[in-house]
Amino acid sequence: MKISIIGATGYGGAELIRILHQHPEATIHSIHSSSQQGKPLHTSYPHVQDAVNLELEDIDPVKIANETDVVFAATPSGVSSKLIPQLMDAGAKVIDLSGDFRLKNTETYESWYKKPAGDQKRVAEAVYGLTEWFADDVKDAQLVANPGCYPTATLLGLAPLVKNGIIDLDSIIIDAKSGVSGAGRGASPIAHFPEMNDNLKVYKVNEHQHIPEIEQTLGRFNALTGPVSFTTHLVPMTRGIMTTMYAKATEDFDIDKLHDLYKETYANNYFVRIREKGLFPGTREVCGSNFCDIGLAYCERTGRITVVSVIDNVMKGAAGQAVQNMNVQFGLDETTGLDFLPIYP
Ligand SMILES: NC(=O)C1=CN([C@@H]2O[C@H](COP(=O)(O)OP(=O)(O)OC[C@H]3O[C@@H](n4cnc5c(N)ncnc54)[C@H](OP(=O)(O)O)[C@@H]3O)[C@@H](O)[C@H]2O)C=CC1
Ligand SMILES: CC(=O)N[C@@H](CCC(=O)OP(=O)(O)O)C(=O)O
Repeated sequence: MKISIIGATGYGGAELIRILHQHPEATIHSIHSSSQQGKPLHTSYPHVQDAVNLELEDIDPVKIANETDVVFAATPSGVSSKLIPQLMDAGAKVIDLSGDFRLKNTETYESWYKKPAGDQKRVAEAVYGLTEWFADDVKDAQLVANPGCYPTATLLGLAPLVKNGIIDLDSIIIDAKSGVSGAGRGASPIAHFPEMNDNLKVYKVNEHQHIPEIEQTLGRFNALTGPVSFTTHLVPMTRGIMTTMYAKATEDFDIDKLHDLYKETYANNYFVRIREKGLFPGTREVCGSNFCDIGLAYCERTGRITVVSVIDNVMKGAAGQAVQNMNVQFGLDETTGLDFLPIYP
């Protein structure tokens, strides 16, 4: 497959290049930039040097669509919404890493993203690419809306509980922590080293754009799901997301039953790994990989279930899941070119 990457100078774009450079069925045909066009990639990312001997090109949607099999839009929200309809009108298959085509209700999008929504027709036809749950939709999609990093970890962690209705669907609390690469390569006050080093910050309290995405998708698993409490924190580390979810169990539960449920649910999903009883994953244990590792607990005293879910925000939270979706779209095993063991230590 011939691939184009738009937004190649960002963290998502760089990670797509790292994956696709070694993907056995993919060739990176072109990489595109709105500010570095005409320059070799290594001027933006010296770590590639001539291993990826490509020049950053301008963004010409028709040319891109005519020359490649699939386009990855690793561009900010508000940019993808304008770019992608042009690519699709020219016949391109697109996987969008931004949030522009995830929310089906355009008014909800505009309220949470504070930006004009994308073309309603394209929003309606976009397929939400949480691969483990929606691969059947992804395989026939022209546009895949790749999930956000926090929703990926959260939804994989919560889905078995919500789908089986074994928790109070109005009691869901999600406590989320992210490394700073989640904010992207562009400098921002929140990501500035003196502000972030030796610091732990809460941000977008009750205002995060992932709240409607999480609620929309949980509603697909169980229409009775109520609003969730979702709080995000910035942690002084580069990669990694940990979401810790709490919910009241609706029936007497025991931890063995909970483990059996998760192991059965994800038995055929290579990238979702369930920790043994009493063990909980850390973000380093998935760093640089496409894995989502999950730990479980049940407290008889409070009647609450706790789920801990970790991913690498740039991998399973973005580029890795995007390539996983590409594999599905093109009839490949979803693990093709993605079976990276985590980088440890
Ligand atoms: N970082 C993460 O962990 C995750 C990110 N995402 C989403 O993935 C997308 C990419 O994120 P990330 O790589 O971190 O972001 P970055 O800010 O690191 O990179 C975004 C890239 O988009 C390009 N860009 C910016 N403005 C424009 C424009 N007006 N027209 C065309 N291209 C533009 C820039 O490249 P250039 O200047 O070369 O054009 C930039 O390098 C975003 O939508 C983000 O929300 C989703 C999940 C996780
Ligand atoms: C640490 C940090 O800033 N993270 C970003 C998440 C980036 C992301 O996933 O963005 P979209 O899903 O909107 O594409 C945030 O909280 O907005």
